[in-house]
Amino acid sequence: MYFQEKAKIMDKEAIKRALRRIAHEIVERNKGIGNVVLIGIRRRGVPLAQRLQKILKEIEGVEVPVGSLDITLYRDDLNLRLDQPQVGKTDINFSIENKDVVLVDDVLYTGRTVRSALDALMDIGRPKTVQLAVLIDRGHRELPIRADYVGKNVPTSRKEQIEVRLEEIDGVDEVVIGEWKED
Ligand SMILES: O=P(O)(O)OC[C@H]1O[C@H](OP(=O)(O)OP(=O)(O)O)[C@H](O)[C@@H]1O
Ligand SMILES: O=c1cc[nH]c(=O)[nH]1
Repeated sequence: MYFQEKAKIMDKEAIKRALRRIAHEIVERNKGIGNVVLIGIRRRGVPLAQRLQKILKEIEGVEVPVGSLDITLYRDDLNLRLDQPQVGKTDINFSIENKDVVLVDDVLYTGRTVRSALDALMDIGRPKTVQLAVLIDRGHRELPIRADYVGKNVPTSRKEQIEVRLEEIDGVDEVVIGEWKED
């Protein structure tokens, strides 16, 4: 199997602009960020949450808490995954009680990851609200879940795959659309 890239749909500047807009929307929706905390989902949601924290600090002068959530074991399609479940690190060293929690992920697809993240969150505490920010919404939801903040809506077919690449993990900032092909 190999990944055949079809198009670059966001470059470094586009990602930056999208995050900047989302940060402004978070401020507006919550009438400030005094009660906001950010929680990145697993791998690529975490650097995205950290970038949002930095932009929010620039525009509001306040540093909101950032945590990370690893929900691999909560996925309801766990037994369908070929790879072994990975128990990653959940790192939330602040209270989410009565907070406006903004969950951050790179791609929203079926919605199953977010459902699992909500489960994991509810085990930790009772937030006032939970909002969802994603860089890419590619459609094909299988659950009644929607994002509050979207970097870019990308119509896709189920065969396609969106790859979000971030400097902190992949050494480059870009979003590409492609397809997995047989060798
Ligand atoms: O809405 P869903 O259908 O749950 O898909 C979205 C999730 O899928 C991706 O993770 P993936 O499971 O591919 O793991 P990875 O990011 O570690 O590759 C992505 O990072 C989202 O977390
Ligand atoms: O296209 C997709 C679907 C799920 N997760 C991704 O990262 N990309």
